[in-house]
Amino acid sequence: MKEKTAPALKLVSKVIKCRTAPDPLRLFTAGAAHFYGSRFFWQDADRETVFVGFGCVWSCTVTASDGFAQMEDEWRNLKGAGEVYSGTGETGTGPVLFGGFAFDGTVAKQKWKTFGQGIFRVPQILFTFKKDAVFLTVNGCGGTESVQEAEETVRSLLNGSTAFPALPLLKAVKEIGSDEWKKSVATAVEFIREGRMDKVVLARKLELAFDGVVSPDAVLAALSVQQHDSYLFVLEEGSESFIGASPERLVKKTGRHILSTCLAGSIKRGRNEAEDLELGKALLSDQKNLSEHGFVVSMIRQVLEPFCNGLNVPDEPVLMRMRDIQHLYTPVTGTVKDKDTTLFQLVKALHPTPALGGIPRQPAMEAIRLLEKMDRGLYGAPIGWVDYRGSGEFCVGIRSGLLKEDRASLYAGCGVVKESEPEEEYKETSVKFTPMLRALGGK
Ligand SMILES: C=C(O[C@@H]1C=C(C(=O)O)C=C[C@H]1O)C(=O)O
Ligand SMILES: [Mg+2]
Repeated sequence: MKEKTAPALKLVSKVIKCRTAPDPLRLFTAGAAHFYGSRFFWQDADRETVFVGFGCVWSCTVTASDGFAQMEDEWRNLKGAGEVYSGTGETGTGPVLFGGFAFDGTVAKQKWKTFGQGIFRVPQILFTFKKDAVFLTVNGCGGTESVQEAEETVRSLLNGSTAFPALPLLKAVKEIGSDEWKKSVATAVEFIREGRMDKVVLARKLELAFDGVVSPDAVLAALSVQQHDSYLFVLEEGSESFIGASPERLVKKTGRHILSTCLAGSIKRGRNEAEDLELGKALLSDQKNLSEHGFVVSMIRQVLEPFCNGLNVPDEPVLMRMRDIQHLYTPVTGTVKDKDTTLFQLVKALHPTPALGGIPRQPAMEAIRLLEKMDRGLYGAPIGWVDYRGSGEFCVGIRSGLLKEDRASLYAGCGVVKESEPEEEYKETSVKFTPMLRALGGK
């Protein structure tokens, strides 16, 4: 962890409104020539903000036991030393911090060592796509000259090659310990019946092998076509990328206004409209799924209530229909009482919700460590951004995977409650693998 004294860095940031709007996906690919290994991509489910970020003028690897507080401090220090000398005031422009926390900051990292307990960076170049305008931010840590240099890079980048690298052939999909996983679900049900917890989310993993390097570009392009209404994210770090298409918001903050999402309870999509409606109707009245969902709603309400005035939590969930799956969904809105409440404070309080951890939180986390026998890394963790004024958004990094050269590891989990049946939970996780599997050529 860096010293808490003011950094010697002086962050300068220049923002301009672009005259033309490049295509975000092509831009991401064009950036590989200069910035392969340090790109990021973000698109929120409502497409209000799309980011393509390149390079890094400042980065932070989460190392403290309280990674949220560490990021809060480091970001405050950096902003304190910075100056935005040409801004438009638009949310998501100027210095923006992008990254993610590990799901469980107490687990030693092996497979996920590149991402550690989390990584965040301020890019050198950031394109921000809003509904009706595109902005370019150029950041520098060495005064105005560093900004001018970066502007040169942008010019060559906009003229660069934009051909998506082809997806290599998927050679093998290996399931990791599926029988053992089903036994773990049965054990978790016993734990719940013994009264140790009410709900715990157990995840499993697929290992994929390809006949060449899997670039995030090809996968992102596929996800963007296949998974509408999802958060799309790529966090590239050297030759590894964490990528996904998540339906789940953790929390969004715009000024004092906050939005959160309770998402839990699942059923597959139907093969035709009638079957689809039937399945959706069944989900809305299924006690097991309503209880999975209810635990998330009551926890999010309890966590956000002390922070907010006028927290609005609807009494009944509605359906959220994604391409491969339908979920129970309760949107939550509110206004923070204290203008100094930060997005990192909200993320810290919320993560993990019982949609990914369980309830009560501590025994559920212990059960996950005991039963899962894998490191979730950034899977299921808060992934997102915050701008220098404090607005930003974090999604929950599900329907996701880690790409590493010619391999990919995919993750999917499910909420285990007292009524859970291992075989049904296994099938539910299989459905949740579908978005990433399809994008990787496996469906
Ligand atoms: C854990 C995942 O999804 C979560 C679990 C759900 C469930 O069990 O019904 C539904 C949505 C998510 O909150 C995942 O996709 O990996
Ligand atoms: Mg479920």
